[in-house]
Amino acid sequence: MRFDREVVKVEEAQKRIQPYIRAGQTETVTLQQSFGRYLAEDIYANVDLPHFHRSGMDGFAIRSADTKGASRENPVWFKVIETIPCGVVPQQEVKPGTASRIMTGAAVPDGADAVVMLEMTQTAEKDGTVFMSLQREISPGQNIAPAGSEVKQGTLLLRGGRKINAGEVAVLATFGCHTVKVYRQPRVAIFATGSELLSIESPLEPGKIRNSNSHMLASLVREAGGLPLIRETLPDDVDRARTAILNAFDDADLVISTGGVSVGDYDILVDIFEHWDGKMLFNKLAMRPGSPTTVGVRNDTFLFALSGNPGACFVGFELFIRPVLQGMQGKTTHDLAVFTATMAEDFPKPSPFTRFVRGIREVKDGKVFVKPAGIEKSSITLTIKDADCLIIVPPGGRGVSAGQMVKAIPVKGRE
Ligand SMILES: Nc1nc2c(c(=O)[nH]1)N[C@H]1C(S)=C(S)[C@@H](COP(=O)(O)OP(=O)(O)OC[C@H]3O[C@@H](n4cnc5c(N)ncnc54)[C@H](O)[C@@H]3O)O[C@H]1N2
Ligand code: MOO
Ligand SMILES: [Mg+2]
Repeated sequence: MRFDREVVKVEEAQKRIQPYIRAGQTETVTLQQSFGRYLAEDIYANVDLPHFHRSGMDGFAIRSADTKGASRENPVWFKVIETIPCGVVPQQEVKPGTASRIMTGAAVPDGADAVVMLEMTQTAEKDGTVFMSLQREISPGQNIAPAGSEVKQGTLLLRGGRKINAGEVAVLATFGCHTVKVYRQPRVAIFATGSELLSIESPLEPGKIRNSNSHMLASLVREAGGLPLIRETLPDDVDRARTAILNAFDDADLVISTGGVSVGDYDILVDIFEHWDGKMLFNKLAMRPGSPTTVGVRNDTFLFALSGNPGACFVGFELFIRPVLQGMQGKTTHDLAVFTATMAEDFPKPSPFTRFVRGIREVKDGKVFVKPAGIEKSSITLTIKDADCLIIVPPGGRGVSAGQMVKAIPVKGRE
């Protein structure tokens, strides 16, 4: 039973997961709290942007027609009738032969159809009146952003399901969205399994290791917009683990376990799945690392049983859990963003299964290159911190040689 698992391709595994992804509930938060969350409403421009004709320069608002024929030899003179700082409504209409002093960002007065930069002008004062002269023709519209030129009222600005980063916050603030409807953060219970695991506070003991996976997973969950709930570390005791994991379904929106999914005598997740009262989607993948990754659904809630090997645990999260967490927060496309790059180094490691190699992306002379982040082994932790992509090495053959084109999946934000 333990040994004859159906081997499923990664794409097939993703296909089996997708029907169970559901957008969660929503809540309203302040704009500041919305950063990093996923928008749960479509946002439309509730006004033109800018909502008045806006000057793009410090200078003078004029009628461009007045500058016809202006030259060094034949300057035109304007009577300055008003000074318009930002934030005020101009009081005077600019009539032929007049100009208003205006600041960057101020409202252009009626009558004016151009703003001329201060540096292009000369001023003179006579009997308490200021005059301004220009020595060139100015075309209509210069240095004016007409109302609605950036975006018209009623335009769709942001679609629901979009992650709110700094740019989205700027848009929301611009349109006065001081509260924002966002998806509730999925609550993700995280269990580490293995009698060898020590808490991070504990001194090392012979044969034991610290539980790094729970903390890595919690960080990945947070990065993907979820709320991590690090649960107890479970010893290799099936009954205890089953009770703890099943109890987590009561208050978590998604459950992750790490370790105990292979064919070892103490690989207890396998026992749990043998008596699983939900649906088991797959328990063996045609991929490395993480081939024994097992995923089930129970009461509409996922249990992602990731491998205990840190590299496999990381890859399992990126390929399967991150898209699900995004989908639970309204993202409607679940495909991973794949890019093409040139391999910068040989990777002479053949594999019967597709391999997702922790990699580093570099741009040289405008070309994208990728290279392995270090020794590619499922048990290795240190390369996770350096990986900004997963290089997809196809199965069979002899690995990949330098210069060959490969596909890769970006991981770890946009830094
Ligand atoms: N005879 C076979 N042995 C193995 C096979 C196989 O097909 N036949 N598959 C190998 C592959 S591939 C993988 S991947 C691992 C999967 O192991 P498990 O998911 O069962 O994980 P464990 O056995 O519990 O632990 C593996 C490894 O990872 C360490 N670990 C576990 N939890 C943590 C944690 N929270 N933080 C840090 N490190 C952790 C654990 O101590 C082990 O060293 O199985 C292969 N074996
Ligand atoms: O499927 Mo494993 O993660 O290669 O050692
Ligand atoms: Mg094992």
